[in-house]
Amino acid sequence: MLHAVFSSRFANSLDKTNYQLVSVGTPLLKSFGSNSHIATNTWTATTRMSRDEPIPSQPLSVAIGLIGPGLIGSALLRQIAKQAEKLLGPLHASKFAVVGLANSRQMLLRPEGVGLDSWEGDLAEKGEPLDLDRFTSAITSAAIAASGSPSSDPTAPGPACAVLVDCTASDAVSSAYPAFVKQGLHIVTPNKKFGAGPLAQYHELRDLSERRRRRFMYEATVGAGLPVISTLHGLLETGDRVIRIEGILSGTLSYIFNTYKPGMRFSDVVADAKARGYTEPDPRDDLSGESRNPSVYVHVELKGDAWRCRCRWLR
Ligand SMILES: NC(=O)C1=CN([C@@H]2O[C@H](COP(=O)(O)OP(=O)(O)OC[C@H]3O[C@@H](n4cnc5c(N)ncnc54)[C@H](OP(=O)(O)O)[C@@H]3O)[C@@H](O)[C@H]2O)C=CC1
Ligand SMILES: N[C@@H](CC=O)C(=O)O
Repeated sequence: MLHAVFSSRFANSLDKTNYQLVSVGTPLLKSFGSNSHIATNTWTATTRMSRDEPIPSQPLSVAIGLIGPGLIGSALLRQIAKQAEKLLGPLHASKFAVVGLANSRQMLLRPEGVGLDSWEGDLAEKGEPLDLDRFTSAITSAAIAASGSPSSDPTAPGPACAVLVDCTASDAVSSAYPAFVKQGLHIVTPNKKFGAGPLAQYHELRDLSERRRRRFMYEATVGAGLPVISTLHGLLETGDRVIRIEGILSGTLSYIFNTYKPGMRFSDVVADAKARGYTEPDPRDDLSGESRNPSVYVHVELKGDAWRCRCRWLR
């Protein structure tokens, strides 16, 4: 529940770019409770962004590189396969393709677009050893090449739009976000690791991405894909004062609280939550409650003021 002094949201976020950008929301909108299940919703953020952004003078060429085609990443790929065509119009894009895929060992680079119905076999059989620098350079090059842009600078305003989607839970990947932004990539991620790191690091990335006109989209790092951060941004941007936020912010804990009964083994309930796809890749991240646990933070910033709400951990 969000307690706030309410005033109507009269303005959307100010556009920090001078052309259309794309956000690929993480593919997860969960409903937690005794009948918990995962429902996927990839495109909410995308369509929201396309409404908010000015119409570009040239159609965009959107090239996506996805790292981490696990539970979340593969659901996102399924949704892209299903909906990419429909998005071309709303996004004012001539091309919308996943041009690179990588897991912890291998990468698959296809400037013309990865086969979204065959990526699993292709990555396993035709993948090359992972080289993150090559991977990210290939995404920006594919965006530029497909756009026919005269500029080879991926950060120059223009129709080339290179998006890095990080669907890992890896520090190694998230710590490279500043480098990715410098290479001209927008970043979209459900990975909580960067946002839960040092605040100064977050500020540096925010400033860098503003200077480079890139987006860092992290809505799905909080609230299991529910629009928590954008709602808070909207409230703060229009002068509201958030007094308190209440709720069980961890879906895993919510499931465990609803499921556990005397006589059950706690470890079985945790294993069940993992099997249902609710937990982090390492469920100890959900359970530990230590200060490094990313799930216990809500992180919002507005015009230089950063909020980090540390949630009270009930033991
Ligand atoms: N599960 C959920 O309900 C939700 C999860 N999230 C977040 O989504 C992210 C992914 O979670 P989930 O899909 O469940 O995790 P999975 O374990 O299913 O998938 C993780 C993927 O990341 C890859 N990976 C791991 N480390 C690296 C690395 N260093 N370099 C490249 N690839 C790597 C893995 O590759 P490999 O197979 O080779 O190990 C795998 O493809 C996490 O950050 C999580 O917090 C967000 C919202 C909900
Ligand atoms: N592990 C998280 C889900 C993903 O963010 C949770 O339990 O809330």
